[in-house]
Amino acid sequence: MTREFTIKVPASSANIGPGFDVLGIGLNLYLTLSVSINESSPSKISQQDPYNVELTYSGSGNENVPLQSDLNLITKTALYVLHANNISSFPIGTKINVNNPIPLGRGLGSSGSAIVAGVLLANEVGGFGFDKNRCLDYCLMIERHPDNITATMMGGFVGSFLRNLSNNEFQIVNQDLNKILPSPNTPKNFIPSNAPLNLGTHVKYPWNPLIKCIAVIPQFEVKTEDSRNVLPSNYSRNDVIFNLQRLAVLTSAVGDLKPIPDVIYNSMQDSLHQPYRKVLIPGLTEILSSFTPKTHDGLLGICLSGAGPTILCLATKNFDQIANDIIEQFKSHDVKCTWKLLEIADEGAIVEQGSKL
Ligand SMILES: Nc1ncnc2c1ncn2[C@@H]1O[C@H](COP(=O)(O)OP(=O)(O)OP(=O)(O)O)[C@@H](O)[C@H]1O
Ligand SMILES: N[C@@H](CCO)C(=O)O
Repeated sequence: MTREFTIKVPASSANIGPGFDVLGIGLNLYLTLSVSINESSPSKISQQDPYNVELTYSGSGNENVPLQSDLNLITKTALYVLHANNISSFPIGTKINVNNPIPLGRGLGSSGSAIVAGVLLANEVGGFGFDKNRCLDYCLMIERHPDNITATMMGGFVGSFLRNLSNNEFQIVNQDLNKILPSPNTPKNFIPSNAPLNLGTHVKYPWNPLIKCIAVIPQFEVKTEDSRNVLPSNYSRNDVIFNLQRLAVLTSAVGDLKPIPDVIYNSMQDSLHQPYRKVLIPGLTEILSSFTPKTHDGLLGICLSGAGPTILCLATKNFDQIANDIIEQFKSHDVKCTWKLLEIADEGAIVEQGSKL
């Protein structure tokens, strides 16, 4: 008998200006895993894989994404959850077809979506029955800021934080990822630390569905790690207050029945990450400051999406004009872009039993 299920996981945009490592929105661009398990007639490829998986992949970065289960982020994540719960491998004859339209390393949460998909995959094959909050604990063991993964898992517009950890929990959560995620050198009887309970807390804020998201996506990658390395380790009181004030207003302003462009635009300003990231993204400061509700009717706000380099605009109309003008501005810095009009994904990640049509 063949067991089949599908996992559908949205992309996300983190920060939304002032909410550095705090705010995220789920976006309707879906990483999809079509999984089938047939223990009685395993394919040759799954028999050769160290953990019984035949992995196929289409979509963004397909020439570089590894297909061996202890090298690929989705299956490595799933193996971590299986190993932490005393299951040493995927079932014999596991086939996973991944379709991924989320561009890699562009600030649309591709790694967060891969991690969420991996945890949900393990939850299904291991039959653990974890709820989404418990699944988030495992995600947080791998991606240690909660903004992308919470938005991806839960959907909607979310604010989140990690709870205070005891010393022991801190050591567990912050250990080297190589001690958690398997690699080709990992001994087969290895059992990594389990995730502490209730690591994250989140709320969903209201979002006016008239507000759409324009993602202008430069054709170059910025690795999140590199984009975090350019940030200072300390901030002035003024800069922190600047962001907190705007964050408080923004979380309510985008849910208003009649969004007020100036309020949203001004509350999407940031002084904690965007100013420092301009060294990695040609034209960033100029673009963020020259697109306003006055220059572009329908524009509500503009920010760097996640760690960049994608620019995220919130808007109610005039989408083509806004996107094309940003693309033109990037062009003057020799940066080519594509763009997508996206909507908020309210539902978050889902698992559907039965084969994908
Ligand atoms: N579907 C996937 N399958 C395998 N690996 C993936 C997948 N999606 C992302 N990755 C891995 O994650 C890396 C990108 O992660 P990174 O955190 O740098 O960017 P991002 O998640 O796209 O952006 P941000 O966190 O700013 O929104 C890729 O280079 C790849 O190694
Ligand atoms: N909050 C994170 C999101 C990217 O993963 C950052 O801006 O670095």
